[in-house]
Amino acid sequence: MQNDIQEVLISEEEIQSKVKELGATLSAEYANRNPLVICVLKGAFIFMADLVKNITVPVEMDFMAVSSYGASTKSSGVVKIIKDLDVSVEGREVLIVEDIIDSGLTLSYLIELLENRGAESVRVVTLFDKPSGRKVELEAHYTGFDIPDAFIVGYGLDFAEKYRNLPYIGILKPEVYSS
Ligand SMILES: O=P(O)(O)OC[C@H]1O[C@H](OP(=O)(O)OP(=O)(O)O)[C@H](O)[C@@H]1O
Ligand code: HPA
Ligand SMILES: [Mg+2]
Repeated sequence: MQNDIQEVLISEEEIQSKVKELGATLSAEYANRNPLVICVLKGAFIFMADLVKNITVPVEMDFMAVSSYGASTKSSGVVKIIKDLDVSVEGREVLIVEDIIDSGLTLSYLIELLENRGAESVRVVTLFDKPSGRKVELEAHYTGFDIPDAFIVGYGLDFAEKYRNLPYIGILKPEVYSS
């Protein structure tokens, strides 16, 4: 375990088994629908890669980068688009792949944006959900794990760009982000 990690909250094995389960569910839901699967960078990059390997029906993929946390554990409230999609979502069945829903601000912004651009349907799969953090009402269609009110890192999730490469989900020692 890395020195800055206080506790492993969700193990690599638990994550991998949940991702397989979500892949099976989505393969059944999206059979014959040719969805556009959108990865919300950076946080969702590892989940996206593992998830699509477990989706057995044809899908198209695109990537969008948005950011609102920076080097803080609290959302700035401003969702900034760093990289937009390459393809049009008009008339498409869109599946957004997120690592975590916390305040809900990122996703509520993205869902409205994609609906305004003419997507036929917009659904969300998130690996982690922190309901205690919500500032806007929002629920994913498919969720991996509910997590407690703590800032988590690993499996794509960062604090100040660090820890994304941990294969498990950990809780940081408070002194790491309060110093
Ligand atoms: O529900 P919210 O409070 O909006 O939080 C969730 C979002 O915050 C994180 O992204 P971040 O802005 O840290 O960018 P990153 O993915 O590049 O780390 C995370 O990856 C989600 O996209
Ligand atoms: O708990 C979190 N960890 C990392 N990034 C985040 N973005 C929103 N919530 C979190
Ligand atoms: Mg982040």
